[in-house]
Amino acid sequence: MEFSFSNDNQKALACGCTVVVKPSEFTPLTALAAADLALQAGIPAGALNVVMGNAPEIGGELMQSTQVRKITFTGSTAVGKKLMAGSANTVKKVSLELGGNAPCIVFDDADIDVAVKGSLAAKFRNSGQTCVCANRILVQEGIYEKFASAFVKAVQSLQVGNGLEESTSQGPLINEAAVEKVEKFVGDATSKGANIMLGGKRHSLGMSFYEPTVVGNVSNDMLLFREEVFGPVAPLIPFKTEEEAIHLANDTNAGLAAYMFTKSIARSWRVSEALEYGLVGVNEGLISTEVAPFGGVKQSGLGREGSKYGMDDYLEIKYVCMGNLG
Ligand SMILES: NC(=O)c1ccc[n+]([C@@H]2O[C@H](COP(=O)([O-])OP(=O)(O)OC[C@H]3O[C@@H](n4cnc5c(N)ncnc54)[C@H](O)[C@@H]3O)[C@@H](O)[C@H]2O)c1
Ligand SMILES: O=CCCC(=O)O
Repeated sequence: MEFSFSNDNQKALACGCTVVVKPSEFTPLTALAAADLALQAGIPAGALNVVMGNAPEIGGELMQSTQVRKITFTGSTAVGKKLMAGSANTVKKVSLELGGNAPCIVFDDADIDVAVKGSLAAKFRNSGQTCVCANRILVQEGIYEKFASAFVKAVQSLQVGNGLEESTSQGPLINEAAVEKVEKFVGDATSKGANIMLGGKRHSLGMSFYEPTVVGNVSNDMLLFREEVFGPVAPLIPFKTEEEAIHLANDTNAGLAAYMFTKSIARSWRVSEALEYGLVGVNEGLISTEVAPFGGVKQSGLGREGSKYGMDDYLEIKYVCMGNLG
């Protein structure tokens, strides 16, 4: 039996495990709808189970259970660490898909249009609320001004509104706490010398809408650099050399996704190798796909989802030595 906190249960079921899902208290209906579809599709009753309620209580109960052989969790690094510690007593396998702090490096040999389009996609998908969203856009000095003005123009064209309307590309943040976090990070940056190039406040639509925002001259002492903002705020950070970009990109405990824009194949390989990340996009802002191994290094997690490697986390190797049968 696998005790899953995430919705990525296909691999567990395919490997013959039964699954208990504990969805986020903020999005419970998605998991219930998926479970209903699973029943309709013929997954046997009892193979995929959904439990709602108090997260630490449910987590505590199932982490102590010796019937549960594996925990897989998608969420913050702070909660992931608790689950890893809690799983030690019964020596469970753990897969952790945790927080990121993705650098997006724009070198001065990049195609500007490709870099703007890719950075926009990497930053603003789901209004900045994915673990692989670009969190820090590092721009080489020679093209900083040109990139910044083209990027601001592109961000201005994003339509904020009701997600059920065709023209909308930016929805609200998950809740009020998320908006307060964004406000805190932007306030911290401006108090330390960064400049708002676009947005920088709650959206006139109210509720938990925040304006798509670009902040210039961000540096490594600011929260926008150090932590995951998880919202529609793009910090621009100037750099001089490739070495400096790699140093800045790796200056974090996170190591999930990284992006770079360059026309040089040699630089693509060199920098990809130097980046301490599980996923690297070169001239691409959308890199997640079920056919590639997805997961982080450092404190972004353990294990991989997707591809044939994703199955390994749900299997155990057994060695059987047979002799003297004849
Ligand atoms: N690496 C990935 O694949 C991936 C994918 C999506 C999101 N994330 C990360 O998730 C974070 C945002 O998601 P979030 O705000 O929902 O994260 P979160 O850690 O706050 O919550 C995630 C889940 O953990 C549960 N939880 C909280 N405390 C718990 C406890 N003590 N025991 C058991 N369960 C507990 C919550 O109920 C919720 O279902 C970001 O850091 C993002 O980068 C990572
Ligand atoms: O939040 C991370 C999920 C991965 C993705 O959708 O790209």
